[in-house]
Amino acid sequence: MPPRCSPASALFLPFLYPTLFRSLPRVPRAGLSTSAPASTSIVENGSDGTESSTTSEEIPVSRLNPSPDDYSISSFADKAKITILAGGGGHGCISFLREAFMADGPANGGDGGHGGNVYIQAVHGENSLHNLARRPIIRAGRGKTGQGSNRGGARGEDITIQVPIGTVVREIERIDPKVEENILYREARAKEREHAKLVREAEAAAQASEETGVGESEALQLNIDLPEPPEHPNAHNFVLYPGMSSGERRNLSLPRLSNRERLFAQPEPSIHLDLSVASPRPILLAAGGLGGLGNPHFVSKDRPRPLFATKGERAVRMQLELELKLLADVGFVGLPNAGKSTLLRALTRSRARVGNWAFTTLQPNIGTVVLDNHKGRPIIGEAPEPRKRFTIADIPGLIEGAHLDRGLGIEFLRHVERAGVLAFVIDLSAGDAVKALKSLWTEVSMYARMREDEEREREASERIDWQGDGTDFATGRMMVADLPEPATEPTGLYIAAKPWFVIATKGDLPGTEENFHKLKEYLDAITDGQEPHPSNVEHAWTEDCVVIPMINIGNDMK
Ligand SMILES: Nc1nc2c(ncn2[C@@H]2O[C@H](COP(=O)(O)OP(=O)(O)OP(=O)(O)O)[C@@H](O)[C@H]2O)c(=O)[nH]1
Ligand SMILES: [Mg+2]
Repeated sequence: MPPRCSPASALFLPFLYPTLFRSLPRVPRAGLSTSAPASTSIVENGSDGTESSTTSEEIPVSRLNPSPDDYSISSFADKAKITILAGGGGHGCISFLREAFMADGPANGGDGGHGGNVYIQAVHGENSLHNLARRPIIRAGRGKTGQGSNRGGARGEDITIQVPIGTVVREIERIDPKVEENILYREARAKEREHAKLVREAEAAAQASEETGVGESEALQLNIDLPEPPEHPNAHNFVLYPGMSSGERRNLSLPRLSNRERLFAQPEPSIHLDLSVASPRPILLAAGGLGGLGNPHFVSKDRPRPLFATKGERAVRMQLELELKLLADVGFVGLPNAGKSTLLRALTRSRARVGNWAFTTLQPNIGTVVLDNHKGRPIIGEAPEPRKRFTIADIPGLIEGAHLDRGLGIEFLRHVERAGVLAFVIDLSAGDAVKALKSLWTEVSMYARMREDEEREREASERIDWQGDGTDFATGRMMVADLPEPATEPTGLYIAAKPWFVIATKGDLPGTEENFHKLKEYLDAITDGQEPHPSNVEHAWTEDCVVIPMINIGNDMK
């Protein structure tokens, strides 16, 4: 019988199930060769003479030169589109006191509970949006219906969406039933006024004919032409007593509903939040609907037993776009296989994956450099207090043409877009370092320009409005509010103006010295103003462009 697993799939088993192989003895791995990673078959053939000849040149496995399965990986998503639904209000109750010897007890229906609100909060400890990306609809609890004996319905449960710090929240669409209702109410009121005018005219004509005895036929005609009275403008907001007789239904006069005070005002459209610091308290995104009123609210001298209550408000629905831009102090930018993750592992306790092939890193990694671990510090510190730690972001490698979606594209640059300093990691053994630096800067400035364009388009689309009341889209006209023409074309200066430096890796490999000197000369020329900024953006940062050489980080960093 043929084996169920081909040898090729056995080769990938350590990648797919690293935990199964962790207990096996570690096999020294060729640090700089492109040979296959340690596999089970090599472990079994350890006594083979051919193996021992290759291992003599191999760099021993260490924290900085880990075996391919020694890495930590977590689910990560930096974008999510979610729909949030606030809770609808519970209906008011129609109820009357029932007691012995009291035939017609007073109204005692409770109010409906208010719907739950939806909040958002940026918190420490969250570092991905993958949970939200998997749960596209988030709804708060609905308010409970009121009960008899004046018992109010319970309030709907609030919901708080916890997101990582650095999340940008944008509202894409909002459906607010209250706005729709207001439009319908205005229409119904206009019809009502029209009808009242016709009635007044008919009455006046009838009176005139009574007085003068002429024009009787006209009055009669007006009475005949009188249309059916329009429906009460708030009719759809009421719940009627189910046991109502047809007579009661005919004589029912519903009151006008006044505007009620809200405890939580609906946030103004459109929401745009940049949660770049931890939110001390949750921020309201959508307020729940108000609960309906019970029948005791409508008791009056003329209406001692109201056979109606009001419905709870329907809930607002919003579509939001969340984008996570990791906030690190230093952002590593480099071509694939330049040694970014190795450097991150060397400087921090990150367990980013390292491998001698392109695109080892598929999602951003963040590491923290601890400058002061609170040991041996005087109790009373000197002001201003020195920085205790800073963070570094390592992103997947960029290749030339990444802005055209080559390789993994340039989308990952959003995670270094807000870094205070950019560190360009350049492999000295992989050809002309100056050319590599220039092409990296080209990609970064293309990304910055794209972002500026996007931002401008978004701003313009927010200023588009509809003429008319929004009910008739056929006659409505799209209007664009006066948008000041952009002063200049997008420049990408917001990234190019950041301080930056270069880290030149693999300086231990032969033939890299000359490349390093050329790179250093080029950077000195930029600092002296003899060469333009590598991105060719005017007024970009060129104050002190330095290059830091790194020698053999993979084994023993110098
Ligand atoms: N000789 C030598 N090798 C190095 C040095 N730094 C890194 N390496 C090796 O270079 C290879 C690539 O390192 P990575 O850290 O995975 O590179 P990366 O830039 O993160 O690559 P991507 O994730 O694909 O973008 C690994 O085999 C490292 O051991 C160095 O200073 N000297
Ligand atoms: Mg990497």
